[in-house]
Amino acid sequence: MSTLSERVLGAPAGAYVDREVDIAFAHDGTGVLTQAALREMGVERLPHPERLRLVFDHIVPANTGTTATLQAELRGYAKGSGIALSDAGSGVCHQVMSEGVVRPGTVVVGADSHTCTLGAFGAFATGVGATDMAAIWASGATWFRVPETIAVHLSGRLSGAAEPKDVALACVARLGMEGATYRALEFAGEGAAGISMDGRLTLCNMAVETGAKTGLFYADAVTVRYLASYGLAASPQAPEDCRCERTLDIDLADVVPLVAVPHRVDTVREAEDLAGTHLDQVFVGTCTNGRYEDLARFARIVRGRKVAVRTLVVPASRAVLSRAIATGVLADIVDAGCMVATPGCGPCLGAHAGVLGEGEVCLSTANRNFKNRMGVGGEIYLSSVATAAASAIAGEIAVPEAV
Ligand SMILES: CC(C)[C@H](C(=O)O)[C@@H](O)C(=O)O
Ligand code: SF4
Repeated sequence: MSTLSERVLGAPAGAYVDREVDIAFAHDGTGVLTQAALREMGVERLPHPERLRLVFDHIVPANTGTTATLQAELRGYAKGSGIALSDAGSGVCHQVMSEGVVRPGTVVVGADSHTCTLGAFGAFATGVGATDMAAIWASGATWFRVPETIAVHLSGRLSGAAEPKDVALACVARLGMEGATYRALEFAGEGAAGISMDGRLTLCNMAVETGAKTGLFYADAVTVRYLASYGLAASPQAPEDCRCERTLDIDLADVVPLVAVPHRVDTVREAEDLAGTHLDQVFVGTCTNGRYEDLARFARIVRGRKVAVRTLVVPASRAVLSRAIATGVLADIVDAGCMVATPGCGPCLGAHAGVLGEGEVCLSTANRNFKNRMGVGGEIYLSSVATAAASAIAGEIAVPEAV
């Protein structure tokens, strides 16, 4: 009887373990800091460059000369030390890592808080700071305190217009933003089987918004099929009766379109209660909801219509963008009057491309709506893709129709 975290880390909850890491990645933001820390530590040679990755995603293409210079230096560092680099335009690091890199049962660290996304594969995946990342790059290993687990028991099936993002928002609302601090959220139950890989990535992505170290799904037939599409073999992980601290029951059939209102992710209301709220911008993308399924769902709703508010769509990766081009999804999005930008984080962090002005209101499919995040004085509401699409068409927050 063990939790999935205990199984992957090989020790009971509460224990401290030293573990080799299978994958350790950073992005253009934290990579610069990791590189600086390594320089300060006097580390010249990295023992396991084959385990390391750099993904340029936060400010791509570079927005200023300073950013461009820092990125050029980091690019040179990657080349010189043998680290694989996914350069600007490849996509958000978590999405890139989900496209045939991360496998079940592995230990994954990323210098970004949303590394928990990759627990969707049944890996132990968590975010670390840039200085910790430098130590990991220098040694190939790190220590963990094995987290206690909160089980999120999913039953039933999603219905109406509800989608995995609404489940994630329901989960954050129920647990609160500090409710699962240093815990792992283990998503299981018969309802889990009906959630696609893209949906699982969305759910695990938002685990950190409850304070959790990570979110995990057991690898099953869905995981095996998904990884096979990247030529990777994987075996299912049989769920055990987990020794969990507590269980949160969610009947998927009860989930309705939800919206997190400014400026906390756990202040969640039904979309219906917010219908008519003024919007200046709609943003669809990020490591939460910029995957192919998301773009396809958005396109289905806006096809043949015109958006009534400035709407920005940012595919989470180049692979997502290519597929959206090949299937006509992108044409539907462009024809509806949306802007499309380079795969990456887009305006999620308020650094470039879609920053909000003072008092402007954005409905976003991202994971955080903290004050000033997308621009000083801007307000962020968080929703599913379907709610974002219905709202883009209406020009104000609107409830999506059942699909
Ligand atoms: C810039 C980066 C360190 C940060 C994170 O770790 O999450 C960012 O990706 C975010 O979403 O706020
Ligand atoms: S898309 Fe947003 S939440 Fe995700 S890694 Fe980038 S900035 Fe962070």
